[in-house]
Amino acid sequence: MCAMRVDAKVVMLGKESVGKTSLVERYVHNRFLVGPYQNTIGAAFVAKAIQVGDKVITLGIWDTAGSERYEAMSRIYYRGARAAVVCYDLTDSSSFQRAKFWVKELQNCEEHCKIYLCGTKSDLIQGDRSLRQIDFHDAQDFAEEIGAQHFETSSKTGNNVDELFQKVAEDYNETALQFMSGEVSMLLKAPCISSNVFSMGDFALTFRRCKHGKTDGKPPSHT
Ligand SMILES: Nc1nc2c(ncn2[C@@H]2O[C@H](COP(=O)(O)OP(=O)(O)OP(=O)(O)O)[C@@H](O)[C@H]2O)c(=O)[nH]1
Repeated sequence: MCAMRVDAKVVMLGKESVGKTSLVERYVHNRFLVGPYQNTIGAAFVAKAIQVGDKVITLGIWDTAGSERYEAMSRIYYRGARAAVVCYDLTDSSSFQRAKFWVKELQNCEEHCKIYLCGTKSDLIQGDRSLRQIDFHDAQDFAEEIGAQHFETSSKTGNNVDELFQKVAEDYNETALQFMSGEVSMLLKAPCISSNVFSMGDFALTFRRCKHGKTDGKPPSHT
């Protein structure tokens, strides 16, 4: 069986339709899928190796369902995550409130998980500035308050997407180096340190969604 070692678990969180799957698609496959929007069911997993200096770091990315009906399930996926990309849609103020909800969750339950606040669909506001509902500085202030990095991205154009995940991998690498030098040895007690080794069988089991007309071969349980 083909096994893959994942260095850092990354979880995508945010309200439904903010563009989590599109971010992952852009990053992993460098594409933007058009067509009718289909919500994620459960979660999907994908791994990508990324060069950081002279090292290769493999990010294991969990793309969770944003629908509130899957909220309990999303909690399972952020457990042990080293990084969380908390997304909000720059054109939807309610999605920013939802992002704040996930930040609070992470702060309460996964204190060692680094947070990346991500405003999505920046191409839309580039075309029409009146569509912006979350001021850049408000989001930036919030990010600073919670000690998070802040990005505005577009999966449609690819703007800032690589930069976001590159930063995730670099930060992970830096923390790993600090481990080795003993600077953050107390983190060894954190549950997220456990080895993340996935087999191809796990891939098959964890792909439980139907998006953009693609399926894992199983019909979704509901729409
Ligand atoms: N213009 C534009 N549209 C986007 C962008 N990202 C996503 N979308 C659109 O927004 C809709 C939702 O995108 P998804 O990536 O499926 O959103 P999601 O957060 O994974 O949604 P859930 O699976 O329900 O949690 C789709 O119609 C996408 O085409 C973007 O950067 N620009």
